[in-house]
Amino acid sequence: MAPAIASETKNMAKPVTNGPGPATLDRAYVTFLAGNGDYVKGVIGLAKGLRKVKSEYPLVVAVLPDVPAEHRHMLEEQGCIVREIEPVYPPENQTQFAMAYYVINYSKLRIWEFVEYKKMMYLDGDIQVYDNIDHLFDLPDGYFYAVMDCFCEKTWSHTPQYKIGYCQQCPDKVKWPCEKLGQPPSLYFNAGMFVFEPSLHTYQDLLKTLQITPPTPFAEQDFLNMYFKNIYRPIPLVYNLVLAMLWRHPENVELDKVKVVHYCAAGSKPWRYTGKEENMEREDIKLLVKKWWDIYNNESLDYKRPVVMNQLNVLGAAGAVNQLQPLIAAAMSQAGAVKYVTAPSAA
Ligand SMILES: O=c1ccn([C@@H]2O[C@H](COP(=O)(O)OP(=O)(O)O[C@H]3O[C@H](CO)[C@H](O)[C@H](O)[C@H]3O)[C@@H](O)[C@H]2O)c(=O)[nH]1
Ligand SMILES: O[C@H]1[C@H](O)[C@@H](O)[C@H](O)[C@@H](O)[C@H]1O
Ligand SMILES: [Mn+2]
Repeated sequence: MAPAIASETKNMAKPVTNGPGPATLDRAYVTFLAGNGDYVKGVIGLAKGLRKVKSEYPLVVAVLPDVPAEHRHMLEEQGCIVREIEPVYPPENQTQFAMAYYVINYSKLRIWEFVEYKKMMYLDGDIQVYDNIDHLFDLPDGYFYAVMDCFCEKTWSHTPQYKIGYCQQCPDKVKWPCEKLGQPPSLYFNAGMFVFEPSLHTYQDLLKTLQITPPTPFAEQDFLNMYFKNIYRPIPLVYNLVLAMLWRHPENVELDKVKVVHYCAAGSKPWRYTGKEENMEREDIKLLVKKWWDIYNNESLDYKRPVVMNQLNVLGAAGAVNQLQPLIAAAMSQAGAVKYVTAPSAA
């Protein structure tokens, strides 16, 4: 069955909002963390943001082996489920990635292996969620959902789109020159946020296909766009506001309706923000950076163990109970079924 199409936004899959239902164990958010740098702050911010909007599902963090134990511990303390993955490398060639570090992002392909979940929502570590988006898990199966990208920033300067001034966000402004270049390019998504179904078959095929696909400037984002071209369904940009939209296509953005902000523009990562780079002095950017910090610094959003854990402690006749705690806690936080209350100090 094809997903419903919203009449006001042609070509877009319309999310069904059924209201809060019982959380299921087979859904989760997933993000990706590499290295010992400061992206861990982004992931902690994201975990707290998901808690603030009362998301029903846990956050799995796929970590590369180079993420230090201390950072993994910080993530677990924030209620995340940490899963180590092996790096994935593309076949060698001379590609200039748009950003040199994009090469590690091919490792994201490992998340298709997380088949204990039927459906997952991937979010970059530089994303923040300002409204509940759990309803995206209810979109019909069998498709790949993500938000359309914008081609107007300098990172796109290697492409014909950029050179012509064509952007899929306003395809009528500068029309694609079909006579000269043939059909316009397929719709292209930003891979910082997407809804997908883990599958071992897809996982193996992704890795196999990667080995015969030369790397390109946007690394796994280009690859995923190519691989999922036929089942890609765009969703409204409120689910992944690529910041450049604010100055490139302001007519498409209603900032107060935006649910997910992607701090991907150069200089916009809140934990590195100085305000010096181009466009970073804008009032809307300053406000969005402040909103991110408000969540990151809000201690009331820190993870608290479910109250049952403390009751077990009180009952705690034996160390056996204590040994069981991490297992029960993991199951509980996966189920998302337990309300979080402040833990009284140890009984
Ligand atoms: O040192 C790093 C660098 C990146 N990351 C992780 O990798 C993600 C992707 O990196 P960026 O967010 O910096 O990349 P952009 O948003 O600029 O890039 C976009 O293009 C990339 C092409 O590789 C990816 O597709 C990415 O998901 C998409 O949003 C980060 O969010 C973070 O989760 C780290 O953990 N550590
Ligand atoms: O993946 C990239 C990245 O996020 C860039 O910062 C942005 O300019 C691009 O539009 C996007 O495709
Ligand atoms: Mn990003």
